[in-house]
Amino acid sequence: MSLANELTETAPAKINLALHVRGRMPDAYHRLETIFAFAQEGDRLSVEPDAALSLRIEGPFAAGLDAGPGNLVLRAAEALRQAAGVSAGAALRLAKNLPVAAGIGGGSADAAAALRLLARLWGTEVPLEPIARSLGADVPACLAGHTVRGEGRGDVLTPVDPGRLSGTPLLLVNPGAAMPTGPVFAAWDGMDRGALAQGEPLAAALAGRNDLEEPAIRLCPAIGELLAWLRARPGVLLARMSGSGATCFALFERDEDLARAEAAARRDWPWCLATILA
Ligand SMILES: C[C@@](CO)(OP(=O)(O)O)[C@H](O)COP(=O)(O)OP(=O)(O)OC[C@H]1O[C@@H](n2ccc(N)nc2=O)[C@H](O)[C@@H]1O
Ligand SMILES: Nc1ncnc2c1ncn2[C@@H]1O[C@H](COP(=O)(O)OP(=O)(O)O)[C@@H](O)[C@H]1O
Repeated sequence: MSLANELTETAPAKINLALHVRGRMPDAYHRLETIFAFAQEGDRLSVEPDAALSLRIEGPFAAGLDAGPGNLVLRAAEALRQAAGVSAGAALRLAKNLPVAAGIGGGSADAAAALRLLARLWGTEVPLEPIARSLGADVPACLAGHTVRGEGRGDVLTPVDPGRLSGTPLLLVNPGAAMPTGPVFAAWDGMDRGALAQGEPLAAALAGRNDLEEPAIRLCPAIGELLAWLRARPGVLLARMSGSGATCFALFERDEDLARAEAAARRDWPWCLATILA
């Protein structure tokens, strides 16, 4: 139910159409070349004015996700409050529809949605991008929210024209394993397999790869089985792991192909979402 004073935003699932790991940084991070794209659906974040800052989490993946100060929604809220010198609070409500630690940026998308929503609620025009950067490598891309190329830690962004990608039927499937990002990067073999092509994003993605697939499959063999399953679906244009996994995505030529793959995924895998690319 939507309340009179409530503001709401979707925190769309992020996918990495391709993810090239080019090397290690001097710190704990890796140098990336990636194309971020966004689904039309994701988590939903709502906010109402309140004196105190609070977060309530509901929805299919609420269980096990801490609503305390470590939650990215509250970290984003605190960071914005400090940057903007705001003393007001906010009552935040998160519908957690996306699996957690899944490579589809749920936490990053939630943080970006919190920044956008609270900037509206508190009427501040403080720049959000530096705050996003301080919250995680993926948060600036989620704040942009449209197809964008990422370099550096994934936070040096260049907008790209989505071209024929917008509206493409998209299936997300998770094999039921949580994959923390750090250990997957740590399992990367250190081999630079070359640059991600420039230009039209679907063509660049098709010619590219996800360099984290191999280490993620070593840590979680079910991802390899899921990729083989997705690649065998009729009408599939591209099937790949997103981010550090374990969620994999498939792009389809036609709505009918997506509908058939979704029906099969509901039978064979713990979680899936059929949607389109934004
Ligand atoms: C792999 C990607 C691809 O989009 O997505 P996810 O799988 O997390 O969705 C991202 O690079 C994740 O971004 P994000 O999840 O925001 O990462 P952070 O919280 O900043 O970092 C978590 C950990 O991931 C590793 N990390 C992250 C980014 C990067 N360029 N190099 C890294 O090595 C580091 O070990 C870091 O401590
Ligand atoms: N609102 C949130 N939603 C999801 N995860 C969150 C949130 N706040 C903090 N986290 C933590 O962030 C980590 C990364 O989660 P998430 O963004 O879902 O995955 P990924 O980085 O693989 O895309 C998880 O380990 C989780 O505990």
